Amino acid sequence: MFSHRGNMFPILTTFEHNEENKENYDFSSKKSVDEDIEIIHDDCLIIEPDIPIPIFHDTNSHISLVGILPNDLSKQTKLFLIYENRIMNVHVVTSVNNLERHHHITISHVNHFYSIPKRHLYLSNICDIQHISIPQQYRIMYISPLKKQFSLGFICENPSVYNNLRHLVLFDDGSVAYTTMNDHIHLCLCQDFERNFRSIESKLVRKDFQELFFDKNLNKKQYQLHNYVRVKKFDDKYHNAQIIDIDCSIMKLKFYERQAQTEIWMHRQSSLIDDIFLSPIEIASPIILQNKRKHDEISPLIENCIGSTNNNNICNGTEYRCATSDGKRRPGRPRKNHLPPNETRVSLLPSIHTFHSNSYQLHQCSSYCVLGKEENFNPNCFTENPYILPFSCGWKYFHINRYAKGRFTKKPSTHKTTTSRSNYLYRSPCGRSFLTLDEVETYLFQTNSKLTIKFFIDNLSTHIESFIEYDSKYILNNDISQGKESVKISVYNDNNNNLPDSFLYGTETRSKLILRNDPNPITCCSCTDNCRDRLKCPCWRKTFEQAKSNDNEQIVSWQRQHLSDEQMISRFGYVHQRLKAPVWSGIYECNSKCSCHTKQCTNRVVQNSLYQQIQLFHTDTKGWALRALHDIPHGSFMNAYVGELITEEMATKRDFKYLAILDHTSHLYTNDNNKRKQSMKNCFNYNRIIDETNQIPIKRCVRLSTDSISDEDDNDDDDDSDDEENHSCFILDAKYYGSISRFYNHSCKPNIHIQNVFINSHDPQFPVIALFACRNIRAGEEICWDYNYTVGCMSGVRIDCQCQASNCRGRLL
Ligand SMILES: C[S@@+](CC[C@H](N)C(=O)[O-])C[C@H]1O[C@@H](n2cnc3c(N)ncnc32)[C@H](O)[C@@H]1O
Repeated sequence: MFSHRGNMFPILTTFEHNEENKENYDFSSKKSVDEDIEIIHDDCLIIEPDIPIPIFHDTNSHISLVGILPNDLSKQTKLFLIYENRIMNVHVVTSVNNLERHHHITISHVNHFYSIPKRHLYLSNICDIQHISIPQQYRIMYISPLKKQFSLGFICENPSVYNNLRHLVLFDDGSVAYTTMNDHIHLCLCQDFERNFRSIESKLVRKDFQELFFDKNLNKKQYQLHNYVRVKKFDDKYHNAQIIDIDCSIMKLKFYERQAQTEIWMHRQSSLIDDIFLSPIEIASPIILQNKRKHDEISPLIENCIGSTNNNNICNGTEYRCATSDGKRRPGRPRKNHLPPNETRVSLLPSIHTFHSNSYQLHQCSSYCVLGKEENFNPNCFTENPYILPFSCGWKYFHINRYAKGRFTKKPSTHKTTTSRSNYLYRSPCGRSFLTLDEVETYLFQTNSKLTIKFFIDNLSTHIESFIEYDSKYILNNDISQGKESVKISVYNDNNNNLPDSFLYGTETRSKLILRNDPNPITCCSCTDNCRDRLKCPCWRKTFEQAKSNDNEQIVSWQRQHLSDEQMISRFGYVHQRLKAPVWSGIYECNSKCSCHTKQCTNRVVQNSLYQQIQLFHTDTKGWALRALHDIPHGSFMNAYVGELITEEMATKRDFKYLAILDHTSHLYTNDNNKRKQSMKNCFNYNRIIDETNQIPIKRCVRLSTDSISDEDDNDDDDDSDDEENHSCFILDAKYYGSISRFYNHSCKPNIHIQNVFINSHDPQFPVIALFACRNIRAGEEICWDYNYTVGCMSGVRIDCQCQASNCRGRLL
């Protein structure tokens, strides 16, 4: 809007003339204080002092924008020289004409004469900031008369209604301030931003200013009061801070871990502020580390909690607690409460266990530790972000600063940690602290908790408090699943009032085709440890053995590193009920014949219902789509592709849109890894049905009959009743019957992947097609998989891909 080079925005100032000493200057004693070579520049905004003062009107603020910077300086004009962090009163030695052409000005100070670069010189007159607006990027000196301090900085915002008619100043130390009427602002004689910019010492601050001034696409970070952030506080190290005040574009941060608890105002879009964290971030207090050490020294699986009553060591930061849902909250929005330091948390067995928020008592952990807290937890109904559930059940979450103390100083903490020892810590309702999800899992087992490990996050990239806001007036249906899912899936349409075409909602695949016999024996187990000892569980072992015999790349590489079977199996496939990479040979879950716990078994993931909060929304270009309402961690299970089981022949007569092929055998028999991956993706590839030139082998191993099963909603055509004996593959059609999974769109850069899973049938022709997050998914992101259609395979059908991914292949079909 304004240019610091032009003359559209002049500044008013006046100059003192002192003719008395006019003859006293001795140029022979002139010294050059700064040997900077200044080149010709037109950076000074100069207006002849005698011309009428121009007045501009800012339409936003209605402030008069008036002022003059002189082009000439009279002899004896008083200036400020700022040098070596001191202000000196100086005088111009001789009158200066065409100031813009001068790079050095000769001044006198205590009867010495110096040639000073213009950028060190400031007008001694105060700008009338009540009536004028100083252009952005202008170099100024700011004096707070109250504090009797001066600082150098740049104007970052002009007065407007947005900022209550104030100037915002960015200081050379990276801090910021809005001016008040009492502040004194003095202008530099040189207004070349680049030149003044070089005086900023910290590289980080320089980079930050560049971005704030010139990067128009700055991310608008949504910080809120009391959020915790990490700040690169000018020494290239991170410091944790809490937002304690917000004022228009700036926020006040308190570096609470420091003894001095420094408070500083920073720009809300400063690149020095690294990221927003879980609220609250609490620095590992000595008590936590100390307890953890003792805990480890004794035994990692020790039954007793280690406690301490030394409350002096406790951080009294904001605590992250969630009350049970009141139904009014926006999806995924956590609540923050301040907990009085000694509030009693659990008092189930008052005589033995009395837990305080910040103190522990030695005790034997058992179901009593969690029972009272889990009273309201219903594992079949999720009304909010599932990663908040532990907090509703009395858990706490801390972020640990590994720089802080003792053993954690060895490894610098990183943002996206994948190591087992992470930068976070969960604390159980009874006060035990856990640094790894393995430990949490053990505790859940010990206490017979209703929670499962999938509700605990394992990386700091998942922001539990992220949520998307939407206007509820566009919700056309509160739950498209009509209560059949464990979550409510709302239907949002801000384009029109149309609802999706009707279909019968179901969460399990069904068919008129009946499996006569399944020649493949089903493995089952009788584990009593939630199948945590994987080598002992036949189901876990089957997944592992299948992968091994199919030369799974991961296993091959581990074998090269001489890992034992126990080591390999413990980190293969599901880890903490998440699957980070597909297992092409299939995953074998515990099933209805197993005697392990149906909800808490660690090898039951896909057979459990959808627990993520997602929403069906209408897009401009792709019809209906699904989006995440909260962050979803990498590896999390979404749901299975559900539909009506039909044969290939039947599928050729149906709408291809909702078809998915069950084709596990082909990729088992595909030797080449790339091909194997390809065929895995082909599960949704209609090309497999119509293009017989495809060489992927198909193994037929079951016979189907058309004996009908009861079907309350018979949408089938007549052809569906054919007895199919010579089919090669089976297909799921979700057009008339299916679950929410029918709405996942295609993306060339997907965020979910498919995985063949075997539960109650180990027949390779009938895998469950399960969908897992293949990376961290952000709240609000559309959830898509890669259909991997073969472009051009259907004559007369062309669909241009609208995924807008950077690597978009252009066409879907
Ligand atoms: C399984 S359905 C997905 C849900 C669908 N959008 C709806 O409204 O029912 C597959 C169809 O969605 C559309 N679709 C999915 N992904 C798309 C994309 N990336 N670009 C264009 N159309 C897409 C195509 O019409 C495709 O045949």
